[in-house]
Amino acid sequence: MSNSKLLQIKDLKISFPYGKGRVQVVRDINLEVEAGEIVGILGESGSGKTVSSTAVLRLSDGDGSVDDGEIWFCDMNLLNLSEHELEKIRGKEIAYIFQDTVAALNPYRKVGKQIQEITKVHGLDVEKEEILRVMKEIGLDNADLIYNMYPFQLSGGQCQRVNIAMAVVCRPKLIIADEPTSAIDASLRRKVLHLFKDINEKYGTAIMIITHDFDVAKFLCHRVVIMYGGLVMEEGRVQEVLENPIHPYTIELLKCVASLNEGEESLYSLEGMPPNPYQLGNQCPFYERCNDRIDLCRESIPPMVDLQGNRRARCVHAKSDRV
Ligand SMILES: Nc1ncnc2c1ncn2[C@@H]1O[C@H](COP(=O)(O)OP(=O)(O)OP(=O)(O)O)[C@@H](O)[C@H]1O
Repeated sequence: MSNSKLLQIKDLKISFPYGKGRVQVVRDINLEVEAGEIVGILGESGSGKTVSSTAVLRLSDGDGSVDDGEIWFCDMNLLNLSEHELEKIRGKEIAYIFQDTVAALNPYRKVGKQIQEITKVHGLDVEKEEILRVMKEIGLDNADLIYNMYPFQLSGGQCQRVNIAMAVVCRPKLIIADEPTSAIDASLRRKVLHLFKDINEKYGTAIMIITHDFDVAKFLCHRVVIMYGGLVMEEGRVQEVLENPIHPYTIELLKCVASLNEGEESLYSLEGMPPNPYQLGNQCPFYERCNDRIDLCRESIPPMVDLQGNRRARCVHAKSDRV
């Protein structure tokens, strides 16, 4: 693995129990995050964004299990680490910010103590003064007061910032954030996005952010990965994907965004529903909804095509001369 690749997920397959067997909901994920890079993972509900990203730190709930693949962080395959070895990585080298930031906090512990405990777990035992400095830095005004408060005494936005403080306090190399702006109002949303940008620029922290929102990706990310039906469908630098989408799924998603942003009276929407992960066949998962489908798309899952400019797309129409 090259040094610039901080995280490299290779051929990842994850399944859940279904009836008497198991069904693969993450079917072949390959993605990389370079040191200092911000990568956005986009796609409709159920495409496998959360299941793939929680697998990095083995945080998946339920009976999900990795069937195959590798998850490299620096020079370690995280899938080969024992639980004890992984504990040293969680929070210290890679921090995870959960979608439900209130539930992620211990309701019975003061928030300042919760931030401090993370540093203790990793043998850093940061002084209270430093915790207060981090809290102020990420925009928790009245940090002295908030330090001694319980989660239920805080607003959703404040809980969000406490989670971000917990994520940055050990200065991890990578933060994985699962829809960090979905539960907060629009005014706070912009502040939180600026915060991530500042953390990335100031400390060189790489960020993998899961989002449904192309505007978030446009503002924050260097690169985007578009997922559908447990597969990566398209990947590239954010500007290039937004300006010249290649996969019919990305093209349709961007039409929906444009229609919303331009305030059209009758909003453009993607016909049909995302595929049921329990009924995915051996064909392109986007086949039923695709305007460009041909018989070939039904014969097998299209392979990922490497395109010019470090772009990739999983479509039978994707040819390097289209870029
Ligand atoms: N605990 C579980 N038990 C069984 N199936 C699960 C479980 N968690 C996830 N799945 C299945 O895995 C698929 C992928 O889920 P995942 O949460 O990764 O999607 P997502 O792209 O993150 O969606 P969202 O944007 O709604 O969070 C889901 O469609 C679901 O069917």
